[in-house]
Amino acid sequence: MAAPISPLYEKIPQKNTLHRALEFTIFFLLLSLLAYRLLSLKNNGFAWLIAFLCESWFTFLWVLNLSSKWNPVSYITYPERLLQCYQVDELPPVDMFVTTTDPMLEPPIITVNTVLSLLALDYPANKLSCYVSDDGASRLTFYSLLEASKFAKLWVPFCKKYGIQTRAPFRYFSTELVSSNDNSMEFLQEYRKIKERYEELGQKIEGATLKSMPYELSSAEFVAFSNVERENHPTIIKTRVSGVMTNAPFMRNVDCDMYANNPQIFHHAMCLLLGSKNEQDCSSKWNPVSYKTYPERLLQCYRVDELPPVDMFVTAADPMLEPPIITVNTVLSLLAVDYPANKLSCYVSDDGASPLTFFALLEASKFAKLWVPFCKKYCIQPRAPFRYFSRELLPSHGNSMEFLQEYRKIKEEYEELRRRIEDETLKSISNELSTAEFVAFSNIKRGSHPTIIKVILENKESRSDGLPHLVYVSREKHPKHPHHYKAGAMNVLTRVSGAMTNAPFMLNVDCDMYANNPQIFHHSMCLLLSSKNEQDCGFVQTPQSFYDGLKDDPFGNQFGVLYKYVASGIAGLQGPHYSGTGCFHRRKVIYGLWPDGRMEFKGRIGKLTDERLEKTFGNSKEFTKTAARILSGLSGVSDCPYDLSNRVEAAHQIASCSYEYGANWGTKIGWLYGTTTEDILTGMRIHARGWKSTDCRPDPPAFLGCAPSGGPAALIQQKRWATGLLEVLFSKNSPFIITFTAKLQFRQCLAYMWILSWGLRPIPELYYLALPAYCIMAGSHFLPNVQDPAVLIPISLFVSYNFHTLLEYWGAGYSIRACWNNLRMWRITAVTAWLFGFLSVILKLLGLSETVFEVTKKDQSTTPGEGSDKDAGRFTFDGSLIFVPATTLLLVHLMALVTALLGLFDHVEIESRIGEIICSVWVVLCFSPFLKGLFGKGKYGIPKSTICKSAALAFLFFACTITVRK
Ligand SMILES: O=c1ccn([C@@H]2O[C@H](COP(=O)(O)OP(=O)(O)O[C@H]3O[C@H](CO)[C@@H](O)[C@H](O)[C@H]3O)[C@@H](O)[C@H]2O)c(=O)[nH]1
Ligand SMILES: [Mn+2]
Repeated sequence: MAAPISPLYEKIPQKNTLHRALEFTIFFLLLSLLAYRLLSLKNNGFAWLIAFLCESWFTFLWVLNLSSKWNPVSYITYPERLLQCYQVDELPPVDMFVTTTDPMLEPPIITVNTVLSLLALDYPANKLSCYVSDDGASRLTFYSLLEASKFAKLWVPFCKKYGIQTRAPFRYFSTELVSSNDNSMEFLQEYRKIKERYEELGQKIEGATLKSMPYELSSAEFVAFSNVERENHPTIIKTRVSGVMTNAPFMRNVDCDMYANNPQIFHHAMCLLLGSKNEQDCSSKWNPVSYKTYPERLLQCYRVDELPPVDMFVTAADPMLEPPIITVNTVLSLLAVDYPANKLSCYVSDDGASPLTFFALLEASKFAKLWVPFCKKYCIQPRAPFRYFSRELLPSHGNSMEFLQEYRKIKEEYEELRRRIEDETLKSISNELSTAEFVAFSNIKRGSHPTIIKVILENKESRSDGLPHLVYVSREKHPKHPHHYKAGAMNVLTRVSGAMTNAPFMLNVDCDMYANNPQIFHHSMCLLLSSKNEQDCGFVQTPQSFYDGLKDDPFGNQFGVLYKYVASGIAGLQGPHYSGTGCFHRRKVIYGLWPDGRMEFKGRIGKLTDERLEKTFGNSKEFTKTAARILSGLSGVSDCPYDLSNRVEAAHQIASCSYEYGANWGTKIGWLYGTTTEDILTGMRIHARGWKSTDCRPDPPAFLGCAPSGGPAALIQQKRWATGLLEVLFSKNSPFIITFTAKLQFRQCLAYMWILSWGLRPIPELYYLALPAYCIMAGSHFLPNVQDPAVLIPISLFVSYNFHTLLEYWGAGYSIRACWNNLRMWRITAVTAWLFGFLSVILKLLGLSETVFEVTKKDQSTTPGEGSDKDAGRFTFDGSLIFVPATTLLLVHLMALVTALLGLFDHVEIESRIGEIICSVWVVLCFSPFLKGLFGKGKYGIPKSTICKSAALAFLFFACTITVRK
């Protein structure tokens, strides 16, 4: 058998026929709606035009979205190559099934032709068996087959000898014989003879059909058929030709009227069945795919000491929004993964320069000495202590006395660690600050301080069962120098780790994303090491999943459906987007290398010289030396063992805030600047260099993070995303420009467009959501009248769209309720967070303000079910302006509904705007969290000031529409 592409993973295409059909339907409905609107634009008002514009935009988005999900496969088969791989007698046997029922409706001559075409196929005859099932139990059919089998003895050799194309005789003889030089005398003679015999066969069968009782019935062959009724008779099995029953591994079934038209069809089919691994490779780019990795095989291919080193990066920014205990848990889970400890180094970047974070890490490193051996000894899962200890200990036979003792001791130690960190958080100035370790932190300000680098753990003897290196890095900050938020932190980590350990692979996670699957390094190495071509795997991205997801996803923050459909669709194109966390990078890719081994300078690509090295990577000799090693395929800082602490000094220099001036950091290499979603931009530039990426979804999930719950935190996060995405869209790195100038594939470009356009969505969404209320109050309309048959278009669109969405959620294992919650949250997010994101980009483009990376607050709920469960899914509010547009929208709709119900200044009968009223009710339902918020108390209520502002805006809107009305 053909060898698989790679023994370590498989790429599995997926198929969703129903989804595709629905998506197509929705697309056509959208088009017809647009066409209808366009044709009747003249007779309708302003609202009609707005609706048309919004719907055009939605249609555009739909196409973008489809293009990433919809990946039809086309297979190319090479039958001629089949026989290069297999000898004729190695080809597998095939059983062919023909079904027929009623000799009156399905004349036997048709069945006979189908059977003859199958018998005559270009495939070794000893590998084929043809079974005809006759549900009519008709002697006529049997008689015809009997006669056909005699004819077949002439027909089959004739077909094979002359390479006849159409092997169903009735088709072959119905076309004129084209004169060609192959038509030798011999051929013509045979042709005429066989044509005659075929006509004879036809006459015989016809004769038998006309006679009600064929004379043969008396002969021995037909005894079984005497006195049978169609619906009541014993089994009849008659074997012709070979006389053995077969049990072939492949089966082919055809209806009695489907003759085999392509005699090579079996070879084509075998190409797919037998050779799928090698031949489909090129076309499977067009599939939505998932990767299956086999970590257990990794160690069959590599010795443990051959596994490549990995540098792990954790970024933390603010000890108030990101409680240090969360960072500590992430770090502990990384230190404890199943991977040789001497191959791992963990670098924590602290943008808060907080002694508290450092203190927490210091304490954690002591605890790690107990925790890591414990995890490895008992195969603990998950390896973030706060998650592990928050669950009940399940009784199992692994729970020996020894284990239970250790468990209790370690649980106590963890509690102690947590208490110490908490105490320290409460105290404003810690006693420890005076000790030598903390001198660096005394008298520093967050935004202005020198570099602090501390080696917390060092695996000096390089023991694979020890602990990985752990290094604390707080880069230099100065108000005069922009620090570029997370992207800046990542670049400093890249350089510091380059100077200290220089592993060829790097993992980056946010401070709240702990490693949930201890085998994740093995999984990702399966992909990184074994792809035939490095270019196919520039980075490995794991989905961003979250712990403690609430039932039915009330805040729509789990993104499960997005990952299941869109992300695996994109995985079948050029590969998943880089999503900022849970990603394994190749260091050389981050260093700006192209797949062909060259680098980019001033828009040109070429080889790297020493002088170029400095211009690209900055003027630290120590660092450029290590960078050169990476680019030439080596890793490590030198060939001989080294002392980590010795390299701290070099690291200090390259973590300074002026280091990047005059080098290419953030523009061509490393994490790119200029956007608050550095992840999308960085990943896109990697794809634009022609690298592909792969998607890795082991079970259990690789990393789990903390999703902000509904309310201010989630909206700030979404606002930042919308801002960042628009910044990319409007920059010189816009995917449209990149597709033309670089190697970004066209459909990958569409996939990027889809996500980048999130930030543009608030505008059409806001208009469309306001439209029903406007129509009701202004006495206008945006939907066809109920009597107009055209109303069916929007109705079927609504039904099919919602059904499609439901189907997707159902397919991803979510409930109907979760589906509704998500639909609702997308509406809410669009007119709150994304709207503000949009505005902040407008302000930036006008030069009025800069965009900032606002860190998301991480909830510290360590025990699920904390607080009353009733409130767990409730939306929370604060005094921020971000809530004003949604509240206004809600108030406007409430006003509209009241005017409609009271029939205030209304002379139109209600039927003519029933559509608008239904839409308005739908909008109110979507904004029900805000409706509850109007009456809620404390953080669950919308503040009075916000309500007042919104009410003022709503009245303004009302007044405007009334003017239009007059
Ligand atoms: O100046 C900064 C700001 C943030 N961070 C870190 O960046 C990470 C992500 O920040 P968070 O507030 O958690 O943002 P999220 O919205 O959860 O992050 C998502 O979106 C970001 C882009 O907007 C990506 O960078 C993240 O990887 C991705 O998880 C955290 O570890 C922060 O500590 C810094 O190191 N320095
Ligand atoms: Mn986060």
